[in-house]
Amino acid sequence: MNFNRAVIKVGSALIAPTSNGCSGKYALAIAQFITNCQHQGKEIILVSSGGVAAGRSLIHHGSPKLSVATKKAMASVGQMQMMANWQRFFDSPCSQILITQSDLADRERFISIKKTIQIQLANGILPIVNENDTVTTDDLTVGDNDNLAALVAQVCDADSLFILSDIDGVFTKDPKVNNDAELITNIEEITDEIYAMAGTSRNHLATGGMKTKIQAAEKAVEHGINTYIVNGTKSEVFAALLKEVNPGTRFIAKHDKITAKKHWLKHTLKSQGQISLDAGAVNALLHKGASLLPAGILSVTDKFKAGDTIDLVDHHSQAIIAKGICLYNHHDLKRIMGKHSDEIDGILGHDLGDVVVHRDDMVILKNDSKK
Ligand SMILES: Nc1ncnc2c1ncn2[C@@H]1O[C@H](COP(=O)(O)OP(=O)(O)O)[C@@H](O)[C@H]1O
Ligand SMILES: N[C@@H](CCC(=O)OP(=O)(O)O)C(=O)O
Repeated sequence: MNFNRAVIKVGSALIAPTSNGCSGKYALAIAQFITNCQHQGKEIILVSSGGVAAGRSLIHHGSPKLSVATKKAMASVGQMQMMANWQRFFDSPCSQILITQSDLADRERFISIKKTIQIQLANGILPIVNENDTVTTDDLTVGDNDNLAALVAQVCDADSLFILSDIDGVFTKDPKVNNDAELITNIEEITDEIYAMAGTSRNHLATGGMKTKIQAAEKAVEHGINTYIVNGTKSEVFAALLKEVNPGTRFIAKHDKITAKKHWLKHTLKSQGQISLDAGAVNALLHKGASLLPAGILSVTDKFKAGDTIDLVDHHSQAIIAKGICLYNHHDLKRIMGKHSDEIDGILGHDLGDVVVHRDDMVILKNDSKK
């Protein structure tokens, strides 16, 4: 499994194996794996659970069954312990990113998160993401880090998602209570039968068990992201991953990443506005595979937000030549259209980057669609 940018999700049992405070028992080998990947030029984003488990001993609680409010209080204090636990295994800096699934559903926040992670990766920083449990309004069992990791993999255009747990992969039934359970090494289609095999967790500080991992895999493979569920308690698993050997369960991506994203752009997202382009920009997009810069924009119609999908129109023929995700809102775009990218900061007082629509976020429609 050749990968260049991966999201690695680490479950609570690996951070706090005794369910009470953080430990380096498994985190050390995981950190070494991440460092090895980085040395090979691979980019890694870590999604780490463990806040609740790490903070458990610091919040007074009665019965083993914890209320949601108590879990949130534990998550918030445990987050500090969990981050400190990770940082001690890395010479390079780690960043803390606390988000909710609803943040990722909001286009402007989506773009903001994407940019933050992009810049951090370019600076050799390891982004460490966890759900912002304090502000979630759903039960903690709803906001789970498996599904969050699949969304994070989409935000940062990862090609692979590794879900590290305390189990070798997906079994035909829960192996912790069924001796005859068998490991499934490859899953090409996520069917109802696969979901029926996936049970819940026996760890009361974890969320979702195998079911949320299958949900995450389903989301990821649809977006062209190869997904693996592997055992993070075994150091030989990391050696296998580096040798491109599957040590657990592999879910094969449906299409390659770019095709999946462009399919999604073309067929799923509704355009919220239009931008008219000069001949130079049209040529660059159609024949050079370029991203759209502000200099080639002649006019901006309609109101749209940063992160909305827009049509790109050839001013001369009035044909819609492409569709893409616009990184600026209509108001800012009107102010920078026709300008050189160097002027953006001076005009807006902030700079979201040179590019208005990145080529990876654009699908060319081959002049087949009239305005
Ligand atoms: N079909 C299955 N295959 C593997 N594990 C399963 C299955 N059904 C239920 N499980 C349980 O899911 C657990 C992993 O989920 P969970 O405890 O939520 O992990 P994490 O904290 O890593 O997210 C395993 O320890 C296992 O008991
Ligand atoms: N945000 C929670 C994560 C809950 C969760 O998804 O746990 P897990 O099933 O172990 O990945 C925490 O930090 O404890």
